[in-house]
Amino acid sequence: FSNQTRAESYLETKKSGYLTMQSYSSQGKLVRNGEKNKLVICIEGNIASGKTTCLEYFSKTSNIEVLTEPVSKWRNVRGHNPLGLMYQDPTRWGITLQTYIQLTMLDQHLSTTSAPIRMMERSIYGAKYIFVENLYRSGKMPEVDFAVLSEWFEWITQNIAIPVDLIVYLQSSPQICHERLKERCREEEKIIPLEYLEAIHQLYEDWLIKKTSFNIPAPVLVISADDDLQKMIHQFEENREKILSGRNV
Ligand SMILES: Nc1ncnc2c1ncn2[C@@H]1O[C@H](COP(=O)(O)OP(=O)(O)O)[C@@H](O)[C@H]1O
Ligand SMILES: Nc1ccn([C@H]2C[C@H](O)[C@@H](COP(=O)(O)O)O2)c(=O)n1
Repeated sequence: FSNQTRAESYLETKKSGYLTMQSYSSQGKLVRNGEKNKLVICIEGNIASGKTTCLEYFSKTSNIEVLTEPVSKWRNVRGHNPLGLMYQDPTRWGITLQTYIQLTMLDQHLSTTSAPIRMMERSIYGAKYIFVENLYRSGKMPEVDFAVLSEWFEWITQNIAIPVDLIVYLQSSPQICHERLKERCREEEKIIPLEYLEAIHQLYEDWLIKKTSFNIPAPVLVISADDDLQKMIHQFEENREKILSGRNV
């Protein structure tokens, strides 16, 4: 057997109905069943930049399936709250939260949809390139934890096709995010200082604007997100065509 034939026959026997090896994946990666021609748009941005609000707005459009980040899972996995634990003690619990986030984001990327357009809040890429990177660079994630998470990430992205057609970057100032975060009043986030949002902002800018840090899996459409809700809706409408066609031109 060649590698591909062996994998095909194994998966055929397993009949997972979830992932299959198919010839159209030129790199021989595992691909989602029946999702080949569907558009995937990921909304990226700082904490409280307005991603969920944006997704809620577009969820009213027919033919779009919206997937918000599964924050409720991150706050309650079998009675544990890894999000809260991470904010209390990032060095101890950063790896726990980020391992679980990586799993839940992968699950979202691979879930099947009936709609032709899927709009997701962040991505497995943003989770790694922004949040894991921030924990590591700020000295709050031990090298061994970062190495193990990186090995997992590289295995996943090298062996499973995780297509993204367009990244919409909600570019916001950290100060505005901090104000919105305080208004939202999520219990675990009450201790987040402005400096944390500034660090996340810088990583996003390096990744999606300066394009100097990591691979960008799709073209980027930048939307300025500091405006009030009325103006944001206007911007969403102005960019509707581009967003829903998965192109930034
Ligand atoms: N353009 C806006 N102007 C003022 N408040 C906003 C705006 N967009 C969102 N908010 C509010 O800010 C908070 C964070 O928004 P949210 O959409 O949950 O952000 P994210 O999903 O990026 O964390 C929420 O309380 C939301 O109602
Ligand atoms: N990889 C990630 C993703 C998110 N978080 C944290 C940041 C927030 O406290 C919360 C939800 O994010 P939001 O949707 O409000 O931007 O989860 C993280 O620590 N790591």
